Amino acid sequence: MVRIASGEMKERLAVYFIMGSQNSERPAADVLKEALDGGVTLFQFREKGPGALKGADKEALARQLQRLCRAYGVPFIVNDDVELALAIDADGVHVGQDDEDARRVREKIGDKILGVSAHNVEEAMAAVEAGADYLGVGPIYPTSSKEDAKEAQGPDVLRRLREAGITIPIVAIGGITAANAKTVVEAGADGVSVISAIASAPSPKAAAAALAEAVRAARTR
Ligand SMILES: C=C1C=NC(C(F)(F)F)=NC1=N
Repeated sequence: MVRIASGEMKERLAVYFIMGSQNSERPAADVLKEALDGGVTLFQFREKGPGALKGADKEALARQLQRLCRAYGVPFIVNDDVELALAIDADGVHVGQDDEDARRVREKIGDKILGVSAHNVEEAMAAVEAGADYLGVGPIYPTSSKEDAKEAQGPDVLRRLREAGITIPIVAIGGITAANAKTVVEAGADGVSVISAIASAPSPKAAAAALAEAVRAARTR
């Protein structure tokens, strides 16, 4: 296996759905299936917050969602839990600034996809140095999906990274919807990542399709 090419990574970041059991009243598998039918291009299993599953229950749900993604040819990324990612042979991991050091994670996961959260140029450059394949940058807008989210930074943080010469694939995160997706792509993101815009939508399938269309339209500028 080799590291994912930058071009393919950018394509995969177009509509990056993130969820765990705590993000919907509905079974996660039902929501994910709708999201996959709607055209999400990458999935992250993020099992966090009060009531989050642990141990065998968490692994069982991860495997169930991984099987769904495999059926649709969509890579399956695990948030934070590197051991779980290795145990189920996930396609990659995403780590935050407070999680395990990205360099050590890269050593553990080999050529799997490594995503790192970054909030500014300094963190972005360090993540590139550590071997990240993409950056998650945000929160761009106020978010309801993360209890301890930092201050919303607006799309300008994306412009600042690109003006600093950061060329690594970047996905924007934080309060993103089909209405503001175009703005963040024009500011320099290769794609958008969402939790509630899809997981809390009346139709996750329609929400995913609307996001895919918004990103596609923004890219053709
Ligand atoms: C805190 C996070 C920030 N960014 C991302 C991603 F969108 F995947 F890059 N995922 C997270 N869990």
